[in-house]
Amino acid sequence: MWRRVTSLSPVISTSKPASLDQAASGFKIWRSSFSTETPTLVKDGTTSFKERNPFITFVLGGPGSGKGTQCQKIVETFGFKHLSAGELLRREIDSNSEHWSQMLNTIKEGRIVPSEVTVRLIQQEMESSDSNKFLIDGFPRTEENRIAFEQLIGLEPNVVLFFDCPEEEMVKRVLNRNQGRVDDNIDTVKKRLKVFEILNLPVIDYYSKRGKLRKINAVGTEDEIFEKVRPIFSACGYQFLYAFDSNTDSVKLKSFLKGVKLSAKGLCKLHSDKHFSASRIKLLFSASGFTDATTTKNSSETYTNYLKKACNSTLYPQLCLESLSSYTSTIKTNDLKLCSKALSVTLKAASNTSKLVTNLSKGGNLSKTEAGIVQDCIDEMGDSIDMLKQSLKALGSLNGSDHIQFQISNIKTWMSAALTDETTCTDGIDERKISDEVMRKIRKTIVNIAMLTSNALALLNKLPY
Ligand SMILES: Nc1ncnc2c1ncn2[C@@H]1O[C@H](COP(=O)(O)OP(=O)(O)O)[C@@H](O)[C@H]1O
Ligand SMILES: Nc1ccn([C@H]2C[C@H](O)[C@@H](COP(=O)(O)OP(=O)(O)O)O2)c(=O)n1
Repeated sequence: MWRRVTSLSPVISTSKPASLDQAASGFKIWRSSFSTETPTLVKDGTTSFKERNPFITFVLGGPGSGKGTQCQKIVETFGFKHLSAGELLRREIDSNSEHWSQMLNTIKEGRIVPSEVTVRLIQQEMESSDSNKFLIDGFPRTEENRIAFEQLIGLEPNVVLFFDCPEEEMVKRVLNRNQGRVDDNIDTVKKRLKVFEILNLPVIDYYSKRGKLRKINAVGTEDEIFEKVRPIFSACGYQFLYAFDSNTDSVKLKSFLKGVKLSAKGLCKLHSDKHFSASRIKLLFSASGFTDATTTKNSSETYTNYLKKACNSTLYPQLCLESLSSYTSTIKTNDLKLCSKALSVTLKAASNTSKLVTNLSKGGNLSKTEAGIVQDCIDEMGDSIDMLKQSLKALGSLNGSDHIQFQISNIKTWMSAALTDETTCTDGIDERKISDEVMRKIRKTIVNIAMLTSNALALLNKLPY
C-alpha cells in the first residue's frame, strides 16, 4: 500500500522569490500541473529514505566551474553516488518524457526547470540507490529548488561545496567543453551566468550563514583543486566505509573538538564502536596492509619494499620515499609505526618551516599587503602545528585505548584541519598573484609541508579502519 507524504503546492506559492520570474517565466501552466499531481510516495512498512539517514552533499558553482569534474574525483576517492541535476534533466529530455520539449527549451534559453521536476528525478535516483552518500551536483540552483528539496525529501545537506570561479574562466571552459550540449554556446552561457548570479548566489549565501558552505577556489589544475576538496571528505575518514551515525559518538566528537579550529567540524557523523572487533585491533598493531603475502622475511629489502608499496598509495610517492627511507629499520612493516613516523617527519618539517617563514618575513622588503599575508601564514602554520602535535600524541597513545576507531577518526580530522590551514596560507598568496621572490620561497616551503601532510593522511586512511 502506498501513501501520500506531501504536496509541493504550498512551497511554490509561498517561497518564490521575485527574481525567479526572470529565469522561470512562462512556466505557470507547467508548474501547476506538477505541483498538485505528483505526490511523493513511500511504501508502508519499509524504511523511508529519510530514515536511512543519508549523507548528502550539494555541489554548487557556475556553469563550467568544474563541478562535474571534481565530483568524478570525489566518487573515485570516496565512493559517493553522483547525481547531476543537469544530466538527469538531459536524460529525461532524451527519453521523450511528457514535458521534454518544454524542458529542452528551458535549458536552451539558460533558464531553470521547475523544482518539482528536478526534485522528483533526484528523489527517484536516491531512493533506488544502494548507496547512502550522495553528491548532488548543480542543485539547488534557486531558493525554490532548495525549499522544494527540504519539503519533499525532508532532509538538509550535510555539507555544501561551492566552486568559486571567475566568469571569464567559466565561459572559456564551457565553450571548450565540446560535449555537443545545446546550452554550451556563448549566448546561452551569458544567460546561464546571469541566472547563476541572481538565483544561485542567494542559496550559497543561505548555506554560508548556516555554516555548511565549503568555498573552494576553482582556479588551477583539476588535481590542484581536488587537493582542496579532499580534506573536506578525508575528515570524515573511515566512517564512510561503514554505516552511519551514533548520537553518543557525535556528541563525544563535538566535545572533543570544542575550541579547536576545524574546517570539517560538524560535517561528519561518527559511527558507533559496534564495528570494532578484536581481529581489527590485532591487525592494526601487528600485520600490515601494505605487505605482500610473499614478502614476509624481515630483511632490509622487505622493509624497503613495504615502504615503496605504502608510498605508492600516497599522492606524492617520491616525497614519501625520500622523507621516510632513513627510518625503514624503525618502521619495519608496521602500519602504525609508519603513520607515526610520517606524522613526526611532517611535524618536524612544519616547525622548521614556521621558523623559516618568520625569518624570511623579517629579512625581506615586504609591502604591507605581503606582510599581512605572511602574518596570516605564520598564524595558519601555528594552528597546523598544533593539529599535527595533537595527532601525533593521540597516535602514540592508541595502544590500550578503549576507543581506537574514535581516536583514529579524530586524528584524521585534525590532520585534515592541518592541511586546510596550510592550503589557506598558499591560497592567500595565490589569490593576490604575488610574484615577489621571498613570497615565492615561502609558498614553496609551505606547499612542501602540505604535501607531507597529505601523504601522512593518505597513509592513515589506509589503516584498517
Ligand atoms: N580545473 C580545470 N581547469 C581547466 N579546465 C577544467 C577544469 N576543471 C574542469 N575543466 C573543464 O571545463 C569544462 C567544464 O567542466 P565541468 O566539470 O563540466 O563543469 P560544470 O559541471 O561545473 O559545468 C570541462 O570541459 C572540463 O574538462
Ligand atoms: N537544478 C537544476 C540544474 C540544472 N538545470 C538546467 C538548467 C541548466 O542551465 C542546465 C544544465 O545544468 P548543468 O548542471 O548540467 O550544467 P552547468 O553547471 O550549467 O554547466 O540544466 C535546472 O533547471 N535545474
